[in-house]
Amino acid sequence: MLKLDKLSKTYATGDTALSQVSFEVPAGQVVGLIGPSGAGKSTLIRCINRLVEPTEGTITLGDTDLARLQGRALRRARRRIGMIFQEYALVERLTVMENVLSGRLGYVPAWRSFLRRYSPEDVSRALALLEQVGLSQHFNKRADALSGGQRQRVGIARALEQDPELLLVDEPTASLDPKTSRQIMRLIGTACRERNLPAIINIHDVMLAQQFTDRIIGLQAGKVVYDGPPTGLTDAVLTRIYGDEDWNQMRGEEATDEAPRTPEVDLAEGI
Ligand SMILES: Nc1ncnc2c1ncn2[C@@H]1O[C@H](COP(=O)(O)OP(=O)(O)OP(=O)(O)O)[C@@H](O)[C@H]1O
Repeated sequence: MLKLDKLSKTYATGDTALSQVSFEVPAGQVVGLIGPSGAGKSTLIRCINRLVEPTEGTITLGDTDLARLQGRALRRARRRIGMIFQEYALVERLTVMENVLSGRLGYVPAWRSFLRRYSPEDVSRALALLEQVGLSQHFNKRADALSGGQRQRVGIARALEQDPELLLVDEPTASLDPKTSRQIMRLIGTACRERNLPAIINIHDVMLAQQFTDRIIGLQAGKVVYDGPPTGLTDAVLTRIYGDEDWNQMRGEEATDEAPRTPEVDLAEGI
């Protein structure tokens, strides 16, 4: 279980990105984190994996307060957190299998990781994960030969290879077309439920969040303004999260946008 208690972050610039955020994510629950640009979603994810230093509050994973850890203890705690990224963060010139196995790097001694030697257990776990994400026959392909959806499947397998206690997922579908996005969200949800793994997914697509998560947390200007079931996202709640103008604009786009989204389109739309 993950528990945030009064988590706050004010950057050196004086921007308060998170203000007294508290919630718990029980084992196996998949949470969709939504909110407008600048609401603090990335800051929240980055505080949990400590890429950003929280200003105040606690972040408890199991019995450990992640917010207080330094040095080796922090590195050890990070092994317990699987990350899935929008741009996949694969090593392009390595094979699918090697990318998945790199999820074990935090566990193997330095000399073995340098030689990229993994135990037979690590290898059989990786093979099973590749089977689960539907990439067994591509295990020996280089990452740069894969499609976006296949890359994200490798990203998922790599995070699971770590055998994490928590999954943090940052915009997993932002570079994918709608059909692949649904497949990826379904895969993440199934993997979490099977392993009783809690997950937080930072996702800008409200419809996908509604369809594939167990619970929605809505952030607005660094504060939790909605925490409840996906079915509770009424127009009034969405207006509270996004503001009137943005929500109506987003709804219009959802109704008409049949074309696959590309990063360029997202960029142009400022999403
Ligand atoms: N490194 C930083 N230094 C100063 N301010 C920052 C930094 N990173 C984020 N902020 C500010 O913190 C607030 C929250 O930003 P954050 O990136 O967490 O929002 P977000 O909800 O993830 O937005 P988006 O959906 O656009 O990625 C914003 O006001 C932003 O300008």
